[in-house]
Amino acid sequence: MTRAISLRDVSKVYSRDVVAVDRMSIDIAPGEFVVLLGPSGCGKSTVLRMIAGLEPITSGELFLDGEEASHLPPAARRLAMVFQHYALYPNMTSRQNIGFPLRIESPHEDGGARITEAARLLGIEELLDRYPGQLSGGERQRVAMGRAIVRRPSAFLLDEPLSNLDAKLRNRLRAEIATLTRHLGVTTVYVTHDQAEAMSLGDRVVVMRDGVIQQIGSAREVYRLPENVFVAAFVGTPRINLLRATVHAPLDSRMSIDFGTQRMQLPHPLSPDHQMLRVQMGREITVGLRSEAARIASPEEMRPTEALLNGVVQHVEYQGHESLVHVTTGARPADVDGLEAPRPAAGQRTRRAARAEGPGRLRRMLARQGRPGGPAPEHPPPPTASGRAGGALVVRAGTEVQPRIGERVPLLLDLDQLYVFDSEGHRICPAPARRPRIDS
Ligand SMILES: Nc1ncnc2c1ncn2[C@@H]1O[C@H](COP(=O)(O)OP(=O)(O)OP(=O)(O)O)[C@@H](O)[C@H]1O
Repeated sequence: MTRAISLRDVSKVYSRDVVAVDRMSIDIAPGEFVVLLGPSGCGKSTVLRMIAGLEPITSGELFLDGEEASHLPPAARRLAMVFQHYALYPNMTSRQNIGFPLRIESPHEDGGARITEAARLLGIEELLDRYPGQLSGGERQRVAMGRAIVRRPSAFLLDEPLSNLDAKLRNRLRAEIATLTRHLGVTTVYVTHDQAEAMSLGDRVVVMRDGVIQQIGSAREVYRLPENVFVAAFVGTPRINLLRATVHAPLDSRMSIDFGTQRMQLPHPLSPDHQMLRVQMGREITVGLRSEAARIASPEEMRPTEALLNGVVQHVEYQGHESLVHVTTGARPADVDGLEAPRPAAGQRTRRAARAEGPGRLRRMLARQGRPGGPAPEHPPPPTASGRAGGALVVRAGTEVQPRIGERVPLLLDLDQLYVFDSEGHRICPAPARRPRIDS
């Protein structure tokens, strides 16, 4: 039997007024796979532990299959939790480890058939007589999953189960977990701070920040229609380009978005979304543009839904099937509070290295490079910790485009894929009320 899990205004306050989860509400349908995604410390594990009954709820209610369950002890909830640190008993074989919960539940029953069934589902039948010390990390995590499956739980609660594994194994096990939980039809809540993992796994993704839900939606929805600048920045690789700008809307000429050093004219007649931007005149906005929404091409090739910016190639990341071209435009980058340290691009520096350098230095560097008032810089600055210099747009380019570092290039921006966020970070374009249809 699989179950529905509902949280109503659930909060968790730890000692010394640490609000780990702030009035969280969500309904998870039976058999659904939901991923809790957010930066370290945003409260994901706390939510999972409250569902499991390992952590008391400070206020609000938890329902399992519509029944208030906040008071139930963990065992009575029939939920199986799998942690990042798969705590297998070192002196027990895989068979004994998997069978352990059965021995606790019914000491006199022979759980052999159920152990074999769990091992078969996980493809670890040959490993049943080995000890944890004789298994690889991935195999140990499979045994840990076996221990969760064998109890035939009504839901799985998985807390970063793959984060100890190397990238290749993680990808493989990720696909296996998705297939397995679907096959078993069991409700699954999966915690991760890895946005790529979240996007590839869940029916729905719950993006959290500082204990508060930012958005709930399918992977496609949170990518295509982020409700705020935090979700836009947290979801997607490479990270969305975010630039500070203002709206320039004179009565006698065309509306444009002013990046300080360059203005981008909006096509006439204005789309309904762009008409809404007039209200923002005089206020700072944040423009968001994913790397696939801009292309390096001659202005003669410009389509009616495109607008032009000029830039200078500062860095090229060769990816084989495409390149990520970093183009400085002189625009100022927008900071987003609460994101983790910048995610390093492939082959670039680690979070630890970025932290060692300190946020102050990075910010000052970004501020210097984004100084308004001058043309696009002639001599491109070096890439920063986030893999891009201040204000540099990261643009995908096919193998036919081979830009040289220092080259001036025209950028054609697809206005249908342009996001605008107000000074509070809420998305105003595309307007929330006029959501484009999302094909599944
Ligand atoms: N037992 C505790 N006592 C006090 N504060 C706690 C306790 N457990 C967690 N916290 C705090 O609550 C907040 C949320 O922690 P939680 O572990 O739920 O976050 P998370 O999103 O799962 O982080 P991570 O991805 O790093 O595991 C953090 O600020 C954390 O320091």
